Amino acid sequence: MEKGRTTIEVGADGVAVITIVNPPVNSLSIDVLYSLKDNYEQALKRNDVKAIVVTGSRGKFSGGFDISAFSAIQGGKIGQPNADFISIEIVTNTLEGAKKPSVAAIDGLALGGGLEIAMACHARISTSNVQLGLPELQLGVIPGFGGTQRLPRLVGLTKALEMILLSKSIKGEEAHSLGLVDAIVPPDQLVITARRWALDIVEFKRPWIRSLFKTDKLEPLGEAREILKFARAQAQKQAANLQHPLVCIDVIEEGIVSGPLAGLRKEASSFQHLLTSDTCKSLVHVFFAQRATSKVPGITDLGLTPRKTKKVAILGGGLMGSGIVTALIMSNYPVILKEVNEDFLKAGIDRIKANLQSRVKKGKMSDEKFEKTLSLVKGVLDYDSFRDVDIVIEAVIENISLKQQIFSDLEKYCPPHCILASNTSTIDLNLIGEKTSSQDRIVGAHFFSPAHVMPLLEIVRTNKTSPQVVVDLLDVGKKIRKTPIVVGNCTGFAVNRTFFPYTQSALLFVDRGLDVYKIDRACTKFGMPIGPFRMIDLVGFGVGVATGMQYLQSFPDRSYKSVLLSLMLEDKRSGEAARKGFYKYDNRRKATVDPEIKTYIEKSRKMAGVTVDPELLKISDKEIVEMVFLPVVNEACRVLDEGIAVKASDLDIASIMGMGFPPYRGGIIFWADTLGASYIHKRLEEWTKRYGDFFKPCSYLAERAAKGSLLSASVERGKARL
Ligand SMILES: C[C@H](O)CC(=O)SCCNC(=O)CCNC(=O)[C@H](O)C(C)(C)COP(=O)(O)OP(=O)(O)OC[C@H]1O[C@@H](n2cnc3c(N)ncnc32)[C@H](O)[C@@H]1OP(=O)(O)O
Repeated sequence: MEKGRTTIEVGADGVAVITIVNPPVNSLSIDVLYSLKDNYEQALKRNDVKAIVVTGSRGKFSGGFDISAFSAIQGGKIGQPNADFISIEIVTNTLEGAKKPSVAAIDGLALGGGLEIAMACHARISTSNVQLGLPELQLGVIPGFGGTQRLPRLVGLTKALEMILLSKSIKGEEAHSLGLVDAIVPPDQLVITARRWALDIVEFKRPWIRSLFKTDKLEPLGEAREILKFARAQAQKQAANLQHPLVCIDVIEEGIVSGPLAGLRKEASSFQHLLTSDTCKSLVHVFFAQRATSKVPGITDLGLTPRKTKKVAILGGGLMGSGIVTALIMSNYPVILKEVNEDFLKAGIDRIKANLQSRVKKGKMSDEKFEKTLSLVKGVLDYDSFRDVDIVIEAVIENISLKQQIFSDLEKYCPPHCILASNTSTIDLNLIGEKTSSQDRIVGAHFFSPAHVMPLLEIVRTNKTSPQVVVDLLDVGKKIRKTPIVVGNCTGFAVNRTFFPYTQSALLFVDRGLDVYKIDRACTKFGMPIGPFRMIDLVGFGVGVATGMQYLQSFPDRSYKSVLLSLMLEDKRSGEAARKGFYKYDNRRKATVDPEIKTYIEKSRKMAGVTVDPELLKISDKEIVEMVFLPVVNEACRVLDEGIAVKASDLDIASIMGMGFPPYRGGIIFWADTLGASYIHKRLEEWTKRYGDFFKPCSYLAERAAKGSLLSASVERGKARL
């Protein structure tokens, strides 16, 4: 079946308008690209055509090459596209090299291949609200239709590197000031202006520019080499495990040193090569997994429309509560913040102010917007103004009886349609709502700290929560720019529960003789932003001990009873806030190793009644990573088996957005599948024999290991809890 096309319409003015039609974002499938070529050839042949305008249907130029074709190529379902042919034959020879001029009329977005086609045109007209960029590196590839050559020639090397290496898109005004677009016009003037512009080129009233051969914006060779050298160092510093940013810099350099045609050839072959790399496979998986989180079987397929949320109330202005308020007001929701006394209320509002001020300082918010945003919060000490709220999110301390009291109060003071949400990170929602008769509107809205920055929102539904409530929260989540995952109810829900073995396993191996700092280093080398011990320092030992107790109660068979944290806590080594935990911290919170922790470790080891395992002193970083992450995979399998998470890809996204798991490894389950269920099972069995039941593989893992099937393959529905 044909996947997208282009249309051609020739006007009385002699301009052929070629329109890309492939909803929803007019992506460039192979069919679209060939149809573009055909229509171009037709326009070039026809005597009634003097010039060409290229545009996209329904207000979008193009979202770039069809990413679903990436997966199809990687899965061997379709052959590799001939990048050389598309980039050189179609984009360069047919479009840019044409004997008739082309103008791109850009509205909405021109990303990746979309912008590359626009750059091959001889001028570009856009609206002010467009999004222009080359985000290919986010997918593990490089621009493949000439972007590495044309963008530096249009905007200069420094800006082009920033846009490509950081996948940063720009808006119309900036693009205009950089010279990437030639004029900005209102949407209703777009095609008309582009037509006129194209005819002006024919009539020599405007220049006929081939971007590929422009040189005026390029820095002189010596300077260009210095800029590229700096870019290489930065790319390596930012993600030492990634090759494709370096390949991209090499390709850009080739064009500058050996000329744009050599650059195009190197670009095409590198693109083709990277397309089947593990990094690209992982990142393409993440792209689709992220979009799949809001498709929840049995909820979003019921045809429900989200109800309008006009007002939200937050209970508790602590770190989490103030972060949630910040996230909501930044997306223009009016919010009531309730606290128990004036002092706490002031502290909460001050935190919100500080959150917003940090945006002002970074130039991301104007002073005027700051005032306007802050005015959306109203601080209160009672429930009087809760009569017309649509959603309440409770964010008080993790105390069951306090939360139960709050939920009974909420039932009295809020309107009957109001959603009653809790931001608890561990407590069973059925317990929280036990003293109410509103179970159908009780739901978890679990944000991650800092709530106004972290992109993940875990929406927890019990077996009584109504689908409408989930649909409403999904809508609010999207509006405040979070990626929501909908999960079932249990201790720790999906994200914290999946990851509790991460620190537990690290603590177990420290008792057995592995070095704290070696574990952290192995994890950061693997791609985690911080290792488990640095993470405990950041979260604070108090929270670490309390949540450890909860897991011990809920999952006694597989919780490791380390006393190390309690021992250190007794000596007020409570983490980064106290400037002393597993690391020492200076005034600027820079962490350094601390040999003093040895004493606590020896004591902990003694109390655990275990001895140092000499084998552990010789192991590689790769093995360390497996030792801390395979127990996480094991728990993730239980979470899937019990239906707490609906699909494996949700856990991939949760691990990336909630825990900092490297996206270029595709997420926890995707990564596990690259190792294979049977290998994971074998390793866990070995460690069970050596170190105990903490590592015991669950039945889900055992079954898949025996069958040789993927851990990500879907669970039989009968078993799932959701
Ligand atoms: C050779 C070339 O150099 C290589 C390339 O061009 S690689 C591609 C480069 N382009 C990109 O990376 C852009 C990727 N897309 C995006 O960033 C965003 O989707 C967007 C900004 C275009 C739109 O965002 P938004 O409005 O929030 O909608 P979003 O939900 O993301 O996407 C809408 C739908 O379009 C699909 N889509 C978006 N871009 C796509 C693409 N390039 N190919 C195929 N499908 C795409 C999404 O999967 C989604 O499908 P669904 O509704 O079935 O889930």
